[in-house]
Amino acid sequence: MNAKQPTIIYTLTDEAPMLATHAFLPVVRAFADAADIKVESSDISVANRILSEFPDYLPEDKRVGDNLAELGKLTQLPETNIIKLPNISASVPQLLAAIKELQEKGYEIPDFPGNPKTDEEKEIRDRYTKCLGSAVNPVLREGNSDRRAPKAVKEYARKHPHSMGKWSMASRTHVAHMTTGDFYHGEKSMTVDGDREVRMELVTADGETHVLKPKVSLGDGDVIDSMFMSKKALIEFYEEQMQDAYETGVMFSLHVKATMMRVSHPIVFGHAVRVFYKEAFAKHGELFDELGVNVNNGLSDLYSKIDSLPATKREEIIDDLHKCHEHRPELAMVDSARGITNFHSPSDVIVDASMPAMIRSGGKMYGADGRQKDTKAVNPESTFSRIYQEMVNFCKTNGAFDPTTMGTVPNVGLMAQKAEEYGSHDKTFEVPQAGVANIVDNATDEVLLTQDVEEGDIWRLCIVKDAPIRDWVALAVRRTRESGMPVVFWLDPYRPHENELIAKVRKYLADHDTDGLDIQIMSQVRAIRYTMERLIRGLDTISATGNILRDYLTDLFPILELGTSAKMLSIVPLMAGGGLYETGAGGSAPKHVKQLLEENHLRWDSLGEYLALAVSLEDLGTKTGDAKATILAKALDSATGTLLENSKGPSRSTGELDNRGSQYYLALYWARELAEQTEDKGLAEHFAALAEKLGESEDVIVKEFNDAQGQAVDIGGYYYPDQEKATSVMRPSQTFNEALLSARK
Ligand SMILES: NC(=O)C1=CN([C@@H]2O[C@H](COP(=O)(O)OP(=O)(O)OC[C@H]3O[C@@H](n4cnc5c(N)ncnc54)[C@H](OP(=O)(O)O)[C@@H]3O)[C@@H](O)[C@H]2O)C=CC1
Ligand SMILES: O=C(O)CCC(=O)C(=O)O
Ligand SMILES: [Mg+2]
Repeated sequence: MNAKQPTIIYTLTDEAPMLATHAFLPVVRAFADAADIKVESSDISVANRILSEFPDYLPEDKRVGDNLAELGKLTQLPETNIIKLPNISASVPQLLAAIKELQEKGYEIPDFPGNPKTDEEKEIRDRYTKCLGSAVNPVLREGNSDRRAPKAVKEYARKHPHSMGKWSMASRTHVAHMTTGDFYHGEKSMTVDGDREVRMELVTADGETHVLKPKVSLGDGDVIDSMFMSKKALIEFYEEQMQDAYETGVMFSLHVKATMMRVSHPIVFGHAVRVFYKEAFAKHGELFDELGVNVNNGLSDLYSKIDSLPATKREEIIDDLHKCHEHRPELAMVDSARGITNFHSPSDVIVDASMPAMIRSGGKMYGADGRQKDTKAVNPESTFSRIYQEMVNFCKTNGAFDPTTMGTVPNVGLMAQKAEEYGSHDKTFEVPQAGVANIVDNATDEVLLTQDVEEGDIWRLCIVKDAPIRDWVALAVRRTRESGMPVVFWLDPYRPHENELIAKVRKYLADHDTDGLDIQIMSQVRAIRYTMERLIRGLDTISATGNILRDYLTDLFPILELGTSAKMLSIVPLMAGGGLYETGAGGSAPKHVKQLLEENHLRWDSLGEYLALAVSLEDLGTKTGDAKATILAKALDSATGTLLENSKGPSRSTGELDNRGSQYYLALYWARELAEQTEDKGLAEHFAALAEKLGESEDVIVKEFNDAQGQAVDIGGYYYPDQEKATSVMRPSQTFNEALLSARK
């Protein structure tokens, strides 16, 4: 990076956001250029990350750099300014599809070894594992999280409320979670005194010691927890819940986060599928093992593996699977038209988005007949799922939240340096044999934490470092001071980990002037009740939470308040001084890509990106003293407000304004704001010309955008599209393209 020229690094990711960026980057460049701001791009798509793992399999001209690692290094520099769009946190089925596409494009990367046996296969598997699940965010999020609905966005939602399903007191929807044997119940935690190096080991009944993780470095003041989920308890829980749902005639849905919790939750997911179809597994289990079936990757894995069997055998299995449905509850559907259930793939239903969507729809999900129905929402881990039960009860009593009057719930999330469960993937194990699972000091052999575990239990070590906790408390104090809203730390004294955190929060709060601030600490259940009671009175409350609730709450409240979390401002003030500006809280919206490919309409709303870019420019201006950057930021903020006021966001329907048309309006309003400002004459003149050009061609440009819609398009791939094809699809208005080009210096 050229230190002299202010630079923004723009990430290129996957699916809908990646497509939107194809259209938006030329806009950003046209504006940044005038202020001498450099805009670099960095491809961190899952396809790019896969290719960067296998340079030795590729000829020189097909190799790509490890952009993510480069960006990870940059997060440690104070001048760093990154715009981060949502990316795929790949499940195994997504990874397999991406590998297949790359191989078909002539990239001779190896197959993914589902059941690695040789050392070579294990090594390949290890490399692919780096591309699985939440692999990007933990690397870039070297700071805590600040997510909120900006004022203009909130006001827009109040004036133009999205639809909300009705809640009935008679709704049968409820949340089911484990009441024993899950991570919450057996957790042990401690704050480490002094720097230590520990290992994770399992001492089995026969006295053998198996070192599962030889070395984990800990610093003074870090909080560690050893926790496990009992396989036996989980299976009993599923059996009970499936029977209950069947007997009471309520639909069954499973809500996990197999993408972000990429080691533990696929296992939790897989057990549900095996319990549901237990007779079929009892009958064909051996064959399934031979075929390498792994339903941790969804029922789709089973179906694709039995494909190679002779037709009679295959039909027998399918018949046996169908028979299981006769005494099992109806399953919530992901796509009822195509018969795709909640068990099809672990990345189809992701708890942070799926629970709020259900609550927004009056507690309903789609059944096999395409109708919306009440559901038993199964969230096995009780640690955090109780908040959803509280909200379900609240809605049953008070009715649906009203977006026109409800308050807002911004979040300050503890996230930095792979905090808590988020960073536990390389310290999570499916216990191979019953025994004692110990965290042991390598220097002294002192056992710090110990757990009795059984075969199949999921055991993990989580760490939250001291410095991020201190930074989190400081961020919460800053946000409550800036916003005038009370802040509640959602910490449960009965959970050992959070009890340690409570002590630290109290300690670090004392470092700040908290005079006149309303700061409270409450367990999750009390905190959500308190927050919701305020919410329906139109009052705002900041939630300060750990990493998992950061994820859950920043979809939950925005989806109710704004209709989507895409309209959130999402900032990560990096601890080293730089800034990571994310877009909203939502994901990469695969179904939006489907609509684009079939009908050439992209309904993805880039609003979160506009908000992120404004803060990124503002930060650049503050840090470099570049007044032009500050002017660009202010103008963009106002332009975003105008975009909302004029309702120029993308429509969901083909033939109407979509993402691309909406970007045009943003550019028009942004240019107009710059033309009208009086702080920098040169900028004003420069953008007056663009504003005029864009303004006088409004009808032509909008027509060019709308005319392009309505038929299928080809972008030359899903995970690794052809750049030229994608650009041409995403930039169909020649008039707009030429206007932007003419604005470049
Ligand atoms: N920060 C990150 O990098 C994140 C990445 N992900 C990844 O995204 C993928 C899909 O995740 P999933 O949980 O299904 O959730 P998504 O948020 O992608 O999709 C859920 C729905 O939210 C709505 N939505 C989300 N963003 C926008 C937007 N900008 N404009 C308009 N509508 C939007 C859409 O609903 P509708 O059209 O019905 O309104 C969308 O279909 C996964 O691969 C996951 O790993 C997920 C979360 C965060
Ligand atoms: O990293 C991920 O997999 C998803 C992150 C996410 O959902 C969020 O940060 O809101
Ligand atoms: Mg999320």
